[in-house]
Amino acid sequence: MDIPNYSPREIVSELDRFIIGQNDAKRAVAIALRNRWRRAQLPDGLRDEVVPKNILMIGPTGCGKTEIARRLAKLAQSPFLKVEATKFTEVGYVGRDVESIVRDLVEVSINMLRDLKRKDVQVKAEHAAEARLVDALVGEKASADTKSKFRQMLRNGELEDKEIDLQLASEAPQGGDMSNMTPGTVINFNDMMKGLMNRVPQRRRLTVAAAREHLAREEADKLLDNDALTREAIAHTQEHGIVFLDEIDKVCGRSSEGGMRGGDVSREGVQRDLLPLIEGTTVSTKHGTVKTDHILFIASGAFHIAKPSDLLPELQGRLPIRVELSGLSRDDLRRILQEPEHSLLKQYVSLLGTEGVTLDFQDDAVEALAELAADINDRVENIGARRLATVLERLLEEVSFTASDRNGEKIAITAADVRDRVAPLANKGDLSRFIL
Ligand SMILES: Nc1ncnc2c1ncn2[C@@H]1O[C@H](COP(=O)(O)OP(=O)(O)OP(=O)(O)O)[C@@H](O)[C@H]1O
Repeated sequence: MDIPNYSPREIVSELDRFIIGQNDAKRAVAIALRNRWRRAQLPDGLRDEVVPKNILMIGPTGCGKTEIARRLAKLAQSPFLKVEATKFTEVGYVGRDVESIVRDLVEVSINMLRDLKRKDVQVKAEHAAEARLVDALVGEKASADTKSKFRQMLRNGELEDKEIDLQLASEAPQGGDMSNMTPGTVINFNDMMKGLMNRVPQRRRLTVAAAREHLAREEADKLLDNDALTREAIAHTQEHGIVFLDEIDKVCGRSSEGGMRGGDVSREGVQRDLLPLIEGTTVSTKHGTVKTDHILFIASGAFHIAKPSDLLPELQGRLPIRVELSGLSRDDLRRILQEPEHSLLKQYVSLLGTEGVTLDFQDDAVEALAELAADINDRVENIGARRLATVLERLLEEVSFTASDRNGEKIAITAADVRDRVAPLANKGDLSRFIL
């Protein structure tokens, strides 16, 4: 798999397309990514010695921490997984230990590679899918003449809505992974059944249009060398995987609170479990073993109460790069509405554009929206840029509902609309908690 080798400066400028501000965090992840490329250039012996400098992101909720990590992963074509550290403190997660992080990351990597490789065999697969569609329409024993006639009709798109019966092979098995079973493991019966059922071929009735997609995917998978794909996916996970560990501050807390609390795994226990993964260990998965030494971990938390120094010392040492992200100001919120490549405002304009409605957000409306969002964040709870989504949804509820009947209209959204439709709600204390 070809991995792009951007310079740190280029990485930051790519991230700038989607994320407003937070320059320190952007620089830190850019360096981390470039270091992977640098490491790959080193001779064998030295290459093994260089461990990733994992990152600790400190900043309030909704200010772009996950978004930066996710965009970085996309840019680097890295398998990416976000997990909340707190989920390992919950009752019921006894069997799904922290090593499941690595197992899940491998699945992400396999799916990523499979999607990519399917494209290589697409033409062949579409051809085979077409042959199966013809067989499903006229029967395998039909004459070559009949088959050719139907093939032509298929290509002309004349049969798209016709329903056919098909025997579809199993989908890639999901769930039911028992490679992590240890004595005392709690088996999730539903997961197991789902895993088994997915392997059984199923007879289904589908339209030609839907069946074509299924069949092409199935035929592509037949053409892929699954063993090679799995090996490559594991190597890719080991060298390029990125794990985003959210809420790490919530598992701070030393042994004074240790032990099992009402069946919960102690918070320090979770840190101890995470440590080997971050330090480098070998995890067995149903696809083979995975070494975690060079997986990049980005831990993150608000650290309102706990401090990074409350983490286990060994864990602190493994998260040497610290970056602080700032809370979002009113002006940041305004820019987030307008500037990123797929900003919320652009999304709404495009969505309503499909109805033939031209939405025109006036500058004063954008200012008013940002001001209102910042105000609610101050007064109710600071949820960062996430506030923009709820406020906007409320503002555009009426337009969204009626847009289908307003083809051809141009609708201007003004500061007065923000004042009339959303601001009154924001002023009603309790109501704003539920609605905005
Ligand atoms: N600085 C920013 N620029 C652009 N969009 C942002 C920014 N901050 C947040 N957002 C948007 O807000 C949403 C939430 O952000 P994100 O998921 O990154 O939060 P977070 O900081 O990781 O918070 P948490 O720790 O609670 O998960 C995303 O849709 C993201 O695109």
